[in-house]
Amino acid sequence: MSVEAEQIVLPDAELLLWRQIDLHRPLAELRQRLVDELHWQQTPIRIYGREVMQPRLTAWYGDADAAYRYSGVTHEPLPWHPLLWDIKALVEQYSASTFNSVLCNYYRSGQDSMGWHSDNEPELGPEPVIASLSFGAARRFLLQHKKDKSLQWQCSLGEGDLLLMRGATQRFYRHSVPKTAKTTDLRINLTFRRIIVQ
Ligand SMILES: O=C(O)CCC(=O)C(=O)O
Ligand SMILES: [Fe+2]
Repeated sequence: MSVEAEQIVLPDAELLLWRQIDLHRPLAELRQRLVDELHWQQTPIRIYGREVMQPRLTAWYGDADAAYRYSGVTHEPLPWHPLLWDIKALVEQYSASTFNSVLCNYYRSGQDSMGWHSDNEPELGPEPVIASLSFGAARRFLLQHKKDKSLQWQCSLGEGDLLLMRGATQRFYRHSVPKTAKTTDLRINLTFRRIIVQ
């Protein structure tokens, strides 16, 4: 916990980035366990009324009352996996925030991706705090302002990197993880969130 966060200076956004955080175990071992032990599925989402498969695998874990609507589908969280519970506790220390759910993404290769979106569902409240932790292949993460498209930021997220998005970031910006021909290796990303329970 001694590493300093890099503060990304961007209008209408609040972003903090820690490189290679200390998770108390070798990152490669954690990555392998996440691959082997989480309940990965390829689920369809609804885009303009049509069902399409997501270009990655996902798994959703959290407190029993933290249900979540996302791209037209309600996700009932699986009960916390002990490994995710332990990682959550460490991520909470870095972020100085608490989370009650995590969306896990499994990019099987550079051909899997995440399209442009904001994590701005009503369940996340007006200023969502999202802590994104990466494992495996480094991938490019892009951020673009919704109104002024010239406001952009990008970084490479590698194994052990933790990106915290908070404040007005989701209101004003979209983000994505584009496909790439540069890697065929897998990547896991965990996005810890707080669902506001009614
Ligand atoms: O994989 C990433 O780095 C981003 C994941 C993401 O944006 C999300 O789960 O909402
Ligand atoms: Fe996101």
